[in-house]
Amino acid sequence: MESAFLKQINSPKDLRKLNKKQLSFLARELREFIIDIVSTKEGHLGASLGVTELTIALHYYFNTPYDQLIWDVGHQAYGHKILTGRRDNFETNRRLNGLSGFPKRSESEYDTFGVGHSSTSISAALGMALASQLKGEHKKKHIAVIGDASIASGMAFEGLNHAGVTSANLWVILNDNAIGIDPSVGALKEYLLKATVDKRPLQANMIEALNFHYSGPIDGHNFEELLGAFAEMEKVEGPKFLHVITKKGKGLQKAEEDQVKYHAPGKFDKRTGELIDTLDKNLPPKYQDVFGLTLLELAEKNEKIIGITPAMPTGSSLKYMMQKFPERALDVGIAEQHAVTLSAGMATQGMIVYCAIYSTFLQRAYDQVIHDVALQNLPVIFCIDRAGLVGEDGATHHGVFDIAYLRCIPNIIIASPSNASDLRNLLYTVSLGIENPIAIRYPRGRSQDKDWRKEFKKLELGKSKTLLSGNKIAVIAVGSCVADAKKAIQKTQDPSNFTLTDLIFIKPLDLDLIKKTLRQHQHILTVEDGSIKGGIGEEISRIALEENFAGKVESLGIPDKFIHQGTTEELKDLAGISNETIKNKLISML
Ligand SMILES: Cc1ncc(C[n+]2csc(CCOP(=O)(O)OP(=O)(O)O)c2C)c(N)n1
Ligand SMILES: CC(=O)[C@@H](O)[C@H](O)COP(=O)(O)O
Ligand SMILES: [Mg+2]
Repeated sequence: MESAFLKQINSPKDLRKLNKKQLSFLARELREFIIDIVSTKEGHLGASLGVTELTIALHYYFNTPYDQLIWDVGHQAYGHKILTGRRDNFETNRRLNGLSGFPKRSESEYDTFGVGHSSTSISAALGMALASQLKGEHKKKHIAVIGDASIASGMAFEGLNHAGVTSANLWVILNDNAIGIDPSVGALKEYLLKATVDKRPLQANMIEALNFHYSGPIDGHNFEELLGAFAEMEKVEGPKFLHVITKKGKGLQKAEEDQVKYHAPGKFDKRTGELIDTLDKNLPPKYQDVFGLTLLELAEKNEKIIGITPAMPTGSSLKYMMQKFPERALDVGIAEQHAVTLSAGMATQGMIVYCAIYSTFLQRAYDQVIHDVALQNLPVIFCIDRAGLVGEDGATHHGVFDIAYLRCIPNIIIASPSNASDLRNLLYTVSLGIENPIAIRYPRGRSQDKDWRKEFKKLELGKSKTLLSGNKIAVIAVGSCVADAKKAIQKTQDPSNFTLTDLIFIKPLDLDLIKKTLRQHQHILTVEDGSIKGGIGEEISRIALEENFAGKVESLGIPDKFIHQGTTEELKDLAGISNETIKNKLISML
């Protein structure tokens, strides 16, 4: 690829040597570079293509890294990484020991704040701006770049509300492309659209009502407009807000046309944009589809069933129910706290609510789970997707804390099915009516269970299953670890040494089975895809102590440190929960 300008840029200092006319050439090269690498190495595409001009303009105008640039979520920061000294190793993006897919403070002085979860940028930038004031650094600028879906989240509003009564040198740049991963939702989206189309709401500008100086909307692909707006805003003191309109996927026709798919498209042909679908059509189903398709089936038979997702209709597969029953399947935007309490409210009225949230994003609604759901013992069904290690998204996205953070909450039942059929049957069982809230957690990716769409079977809540019976060591595993533990046992010389229990229920535990297992074995190994601290290993060790178990209880799980990015297989190996590491552990225990 010809890259006359990009190859000269090792930091924004080099960028600032270009004249304004050259910026458009650089934008073309930067887009091509991103497309070239993401087409084979995969990752988030559309968002970075959409902010190419904005990224160049920001680093051109502002004195980064002295001025603090904070990207919200950070999935749009590929151009930023490439222009700030990471061009030559950008092909390691999202790989083991490579660059993170999100800004990360330990990676570069230009990454002023670690991100991955949305809607934090305004609070972080305001914190920096207030600290700068206290230090007397009044000229230092703090720029939060936030998307239209992310700004609709409660946390972003908390930041705006506070900023409006300060004189902080805070710049909020709204990158409005009218889409999140899926189309943006809500009244704010409608307001922004009106502001873009006919400027009607500007007489009662809600941003100005929050004491911000408002500029825009401007064309975010036009350097003249961007640089001109920055210069104008410079003249105003205190918090300021620039409304920028961009197109997600800009520069790759297919990505512009199907913005949902090209948010993170997997491999594609860099010239045509055509997706390279290497997947065998006979593969077993993704867990998210087992959830989404089963829920649709259940909702067809029961009008009380409701589905709720905070901004992840495609990722959670709630989209199937949304297409058929739009009035009963709701995308509430990036609003995990609201999604949980909304579910609680509906449950008080006798609705059967399936609240589908990724494990990592449910962290944001922890108080709502405790205070609004569990304390009132409302029978909300949490469908917790992406539980365990998620791979290339890395530390911000692994779902490895849910077992620990849910286990300590009274009233809640926690299930972690190890295959598609059990997930399906659990979803069915809880639709028949439950007395408590329940969390059903399942991993990213595919089950190994092709034959899952069978007649529904009611499961007994709290009952575990023995999958293999042996006489020396009992392996008690949960969720995705069950398949790995089985493989590990099969790889040993004499598999008849080992019992394998699929816990299914983390809370309540199947105490009868666990006590029997303790009586019948020399040693126990627990395996979980969650944090070892606060995990089931600790609980089973406690029970073993109570039962005066004479043998050893050993535990495998995510160690007490953050696990970064890599393939899920690589990360399982690092964490000690791959089938190979489990096998080695079993051999050492014999
Ligand atoms: C708290 C939280 N919930 C959900 C997500 C998943 N997520 C990542 S990007 C995204 C959409 C962001 O849309 P927007 O802010 O408009 O940025 P764009 O992708 O359009 O640039 C969502 C929902 C997240 N990262 N954090
Ligand atoms: C940036 C972000 O938070 C999402 O795009 C996330 O990467 C989606 O993860 P899945 O690919 O597992 O749906
Ligand atoms: Mg957007």
